[in-house]
Amino acid sequence: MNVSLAYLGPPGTYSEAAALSYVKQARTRTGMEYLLCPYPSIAQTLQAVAGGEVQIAVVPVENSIEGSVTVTLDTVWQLDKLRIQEALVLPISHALISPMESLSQIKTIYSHPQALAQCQGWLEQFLPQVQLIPTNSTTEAVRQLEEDPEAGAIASCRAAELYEMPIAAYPINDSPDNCTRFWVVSLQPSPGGSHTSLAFTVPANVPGSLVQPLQVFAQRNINMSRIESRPTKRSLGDYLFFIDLEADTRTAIVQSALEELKGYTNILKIFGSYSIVQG
Ligand SMILES: O=C(O)C(=O)Cc1ccccc1
Repeated sequence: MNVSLAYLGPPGTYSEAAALSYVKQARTRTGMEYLLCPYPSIAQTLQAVAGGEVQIAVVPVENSIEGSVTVTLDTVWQLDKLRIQEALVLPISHALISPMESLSQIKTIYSHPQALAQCQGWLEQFLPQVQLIPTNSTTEAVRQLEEDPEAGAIASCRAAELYEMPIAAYPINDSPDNCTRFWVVSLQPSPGGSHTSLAFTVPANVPGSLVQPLQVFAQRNINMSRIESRPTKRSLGDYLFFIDLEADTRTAIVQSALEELKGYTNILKIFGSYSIVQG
């Protein structure tokens, strides 16, 4: 049987690299074959799973330099029914790809906003005058070079190879340990594992409204590995909170924490417990 898997395409993106890494280990584990399906945006990639077009999606969720991929958090919250099957951490090394002979001829740089941000320092140092243009994915940026040859794209070496474009500089990311965490999501219940992701809104903007939910975990000695606030988009100053716990929802202690948490939160969504795999 074939399992269809959505990712932010076209082929050559870091999301494709994450998807390929997931497929490699999943194939051995499940004995199934996987069909990779590129989508033009992260939101559409996630919607494809929610709508039943594909069974699995692999999406970036956090980068070690730039932080959260907010569209992923917002869409997972909004779609409600996606469950995390696994987190995959991938090292990311960016290349500057351009048909220009020298850096000084490059007028414009295209890339995904995450990639532009991860190379901010390098760009300021070596190309302070260029115009930066965001694209839907790093591969889309490479494709722009066909129409705009006086430009450069920030993307993977694999993208340069696939689209037969020369690499002008590599690596150009500001930190050599640049990593991105991806989530593998589907409509299946999550398998359980070392980490749990959830999000909630608090009932009112009053003193202590966030302290109480956090104390639920602290009192049980459950470590939080991440907290992120996002606007609810309803009114200014109204937030949802995304939390990662170093614990499994299947344990009695997390079950009791979640029961108590319900009393301090308005909307509470549990995205699942899963393991973190180094890709
Ligand atoms: O555009 C891509 O290649 C993506 O998959 C998004 C992204 C961009 C930069 C780092 C990690 C993921």
